[in-house]
Amino acid sequence: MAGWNESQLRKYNIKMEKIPTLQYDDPKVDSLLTNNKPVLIKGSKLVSRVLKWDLDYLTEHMNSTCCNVLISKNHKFKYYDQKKITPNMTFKPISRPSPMIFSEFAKQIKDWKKGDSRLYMQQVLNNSISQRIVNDFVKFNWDWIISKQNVCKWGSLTSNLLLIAQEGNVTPCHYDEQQNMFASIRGYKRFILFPPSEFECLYPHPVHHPYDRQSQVEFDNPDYIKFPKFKEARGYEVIVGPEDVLYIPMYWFHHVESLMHGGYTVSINFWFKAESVEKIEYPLLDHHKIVIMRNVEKMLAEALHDPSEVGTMLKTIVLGRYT
Ligand SMILES: CCC[C@@H](CC(=O)O)C(=O)C(=O)O
Ligand SMILES: [Zn+2]
Repeated sequence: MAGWNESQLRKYNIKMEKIPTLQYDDPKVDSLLTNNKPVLIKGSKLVSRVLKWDLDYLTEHMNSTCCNVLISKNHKFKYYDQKKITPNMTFKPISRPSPMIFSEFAKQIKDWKKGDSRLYMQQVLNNSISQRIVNDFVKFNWDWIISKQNVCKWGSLTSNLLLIAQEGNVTPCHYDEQQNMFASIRGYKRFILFPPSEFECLYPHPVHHPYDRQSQVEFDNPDYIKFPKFKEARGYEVIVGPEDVLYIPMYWFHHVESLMHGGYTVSINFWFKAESVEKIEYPLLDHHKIVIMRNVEKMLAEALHDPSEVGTMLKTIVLGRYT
């Protein structure tokens, strides 16, 4: 009996297939990982020794720690890069940072009522957190995750984010430039993943926009005039529950939601730099093409000294000549 049901999922008009679910010691796991294909991995015990990380336990041991908390007027927490907001830009993000001490966060979650702003804690785990949390952190199944890092020749582990979301919270569709092993500690999260080849159907913001890497499409109210190819997007869906580990390959788009009426969720991600020495081989892989497109946008903005002229020049290059 799964701990969730379909009524807890938000409804989208997207074609979706399933992501393979395998036991951690199945040899097919490594072949999917090394081919940048998503897989839900069961039984790894990656975070099994911190399943006690609930709001009460964390309040007791992170009490006065000031944590990175996002606050949103609705259920969406769309990440933006503060450094890309320029003075003459009118940028009104839906969610914004609202740092607070852990006990305040826990209290607001417990007292939350419909209509209140929503909160989402996204805190980098480092040694400034309490000693008890550090002691728990060392109990992750590091042997297993390091063996995966080695078999995939990933670069260094850059960070672990502790994610505590209210039921129903959504992280809208985006891609990251790092490999991600995503572990659930409490509750259920639904992931909709799209391979890098779906780039044309997901219309990410321009590289220089604060919403770089984030899809422009509102999944719950798509603008099919502006984004006609979204109708053709083909996704992959998976529900990640306690102790599951989902491999999210770098450059794969993902939409993530904490199931409605499922209580708050606690997750930890493990972001790794890409290949330590990725030599580009031909034919190019789909994610290489995203890297190339990003470099073209960056190089043009650099050469033009003005990101707002990049679109005009790209149109001049393409319209009537490559179309
Ligand atoms: C800030 C990271 C949020 C996470 C999605 C989620 O759990 O809401 C994600 O996108 C990732 O781990 O890459
Ligand atoms: Zn992400």
